[in-house]
Amino acid sequence: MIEATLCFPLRGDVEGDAKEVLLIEKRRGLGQGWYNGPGGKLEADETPRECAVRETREEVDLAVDPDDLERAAELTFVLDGETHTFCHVYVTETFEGQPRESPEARPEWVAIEEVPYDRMWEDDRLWLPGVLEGRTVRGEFAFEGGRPLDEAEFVGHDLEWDVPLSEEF
Ligand SMILES: CNc1ncnc2c1ncn2[C@@H]1O[C@H](COP(=O)(O)OP(=O)(O)OP(=O)(O)O)[C@@H](O)[C@H]1O
Repeated sequence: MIEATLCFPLRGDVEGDAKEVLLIEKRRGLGQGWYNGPGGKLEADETPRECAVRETREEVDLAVDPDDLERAAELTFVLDGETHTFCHVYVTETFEGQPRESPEARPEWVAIEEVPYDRMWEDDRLWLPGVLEGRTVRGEFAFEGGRPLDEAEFVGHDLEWDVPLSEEF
């Protein structure tokens, strides 16, 4: 099983500014060509928070503080009945620097009403809108049809909203 993270930096929402989220257009690997948040797989001896900080730095050159990351979701992606990936999702309203393009990702600030769900993983439209409104969610998403996951068919899901997420991460 893969353990992975996603980190969604947020800005705006003051004095009438639209609230925006930093998305990336993924340029290679799983989900290539689709929008997502910065994130990726945990490396050895790394905590999920450390992973989210490292991936956000590597992919878009934004500095986020591990202590400022707010836990937003725990997502389990099941492929053909077996857990493929467990993903820790964080949001943060504090960060330093300007997002910069990298070989892995092209960053883009997007108003939360304009998130391009038609260009994202199919499950994102089910959980990301609530997360961007500040809710927490635990979700399980089932895919079928063999690897790679981004070519499998999305067949079902189960969501629990406003749950306390595990304190460990
Ligand atoms: C199935 N529905 C899904 N919905 C939303 N997000 C999903 C996802 N499935 C995987 N993800 C995320 O996608 C990233 C993969 O990225 P990542 O591990 O970097 O993959 P990639 O193949 O590029 O790996 P390397 O660059 O070789 O490490 C990682 O954040 C992971 O949480």
